[in-house]
Amino acid sequence: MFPWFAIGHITPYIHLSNRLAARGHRVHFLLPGPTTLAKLAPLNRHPHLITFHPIAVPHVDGLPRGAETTADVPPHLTPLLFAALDATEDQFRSTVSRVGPLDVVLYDSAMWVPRIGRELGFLTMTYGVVSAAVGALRLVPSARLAKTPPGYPPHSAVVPRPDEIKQSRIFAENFGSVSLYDRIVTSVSGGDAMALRTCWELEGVFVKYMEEQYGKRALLTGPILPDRDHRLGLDEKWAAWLSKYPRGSVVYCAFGSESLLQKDQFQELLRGFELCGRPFLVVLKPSEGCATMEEGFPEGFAERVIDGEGGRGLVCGGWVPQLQILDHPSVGCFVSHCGFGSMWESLLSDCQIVLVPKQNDQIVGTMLMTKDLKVGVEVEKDEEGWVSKEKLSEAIEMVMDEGSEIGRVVRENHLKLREVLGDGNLQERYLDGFVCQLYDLLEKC
Ligand SMILES: O=c1ccn([C@@H]2O[C@H](COP(=O)(O)OP(=O)(O)O[C@H]3O[C@H](CO)[C@@H](O)[C@H](O)[C@H]3O)[C@@H](O)[C@H]2O)c(=O)[nH]1
Repeated sequence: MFPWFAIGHITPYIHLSNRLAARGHRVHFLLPGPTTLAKLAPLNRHPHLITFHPIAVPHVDGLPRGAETTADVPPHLTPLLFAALDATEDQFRSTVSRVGPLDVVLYDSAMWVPRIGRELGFLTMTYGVVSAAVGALRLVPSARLAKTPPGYPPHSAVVPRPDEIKQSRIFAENFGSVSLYDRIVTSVSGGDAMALRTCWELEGVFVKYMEEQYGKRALLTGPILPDRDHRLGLDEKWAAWLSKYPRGSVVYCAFGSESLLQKDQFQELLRGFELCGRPFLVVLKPSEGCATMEEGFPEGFAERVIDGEGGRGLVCGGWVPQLQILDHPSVGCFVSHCGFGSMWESLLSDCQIVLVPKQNDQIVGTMLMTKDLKVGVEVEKDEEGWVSKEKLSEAIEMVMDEGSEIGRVVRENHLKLREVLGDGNLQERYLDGFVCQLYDLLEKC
């Protein structure tokens, strides 16, 4: 396993490794170290079968010292992290040579992996951990800016829209030595097949389209979340605070591992949670230019809703156990950025879903969730992308208010989909199929 240096990528690769190890397969996992490795090591449920190999992220001019993942750098420095990834080719080669022989390597952004696979004799395939919808719309060989590519699924409402088009320009930017688009298309094209973290029930039309476009078989792993039994317990401090509130009443908000908000937007969102009048737990990074969360708070905010009103608000700047929080019975609404991991976690939770996407794949995921699947609502933004406190509070009320028709519809649709996706056997069936298809490919080589 050799995922891109981003927590939102490494984590699902670890969950997939755990599932494979549970079936007796041996996994070698290359990830940035020492800090990221130390942070994520507890997720390894089968240390006797899964070996973590630290990759020293080489220093590239302009990259902060010690930066290992996208969580350590502001978004404008991400291209330098790709340059650092490309400079790990020798470390990759020596590690895979040392531990070999290998059957198959899963990777996502290191476009030179297939070349090494052919030299050393292992199969390679990208393991895509963002939605097949964004792959189909933006990352197929015939993709066109501002338009749907030829032959794109005709009945989907996941189509280019102004903010999506604006954000999709990122694919044309240089990330390391090549554009992000070329990097991804080259990576996928070079592999013997492509693996995707999705399922036919959710994204079948997009997967089929990607297979046609790449002329390659797609091996689906299903959602790949940790088993409920395997999730670590929720710390007493979170459990005690959440348990103060009635069932389904708390609004939980988190925007993943990368999102960094400007101070005025950060303050406006906090005002929005204050305005909606419900208990809330917000997990964000300190806003841009602020050393602490408190430094970015609106005037009098802490006194009013953290210390006052019985401590109705909790705002946290660190890492929280999101899956366990979503599982807590008091949590009734998930305000998310629609990162692909969070998207799955919201779909498999009991929560009402409110989306505030920013990056391209998050906007595409939001269209899939709100327009095709109709399981949640999106917070309306103005033309500059600004989210006002009123719009945030309105969206929360739209799904949380008992008399809301939209709230009823999205709850029903979500429930139906969760029955399919949450079926205890679905994940196992996908894993069985995935492993069978791997054996099949290996036999043919
Ligand atoms: O305090 C926190 C914050 C996050 N998480 C977990 O971290 C993961 C975050 O993943 P995701 O929701 O995908 O968000 P990002 O970290 O923002 O992910 C990046 O990578 C994703 C691909 O996986 C893309 O879809 C996103 O746009 C990109 O920002 C999820 O499993 C969360 O449960 C926690 O456990 N605690």
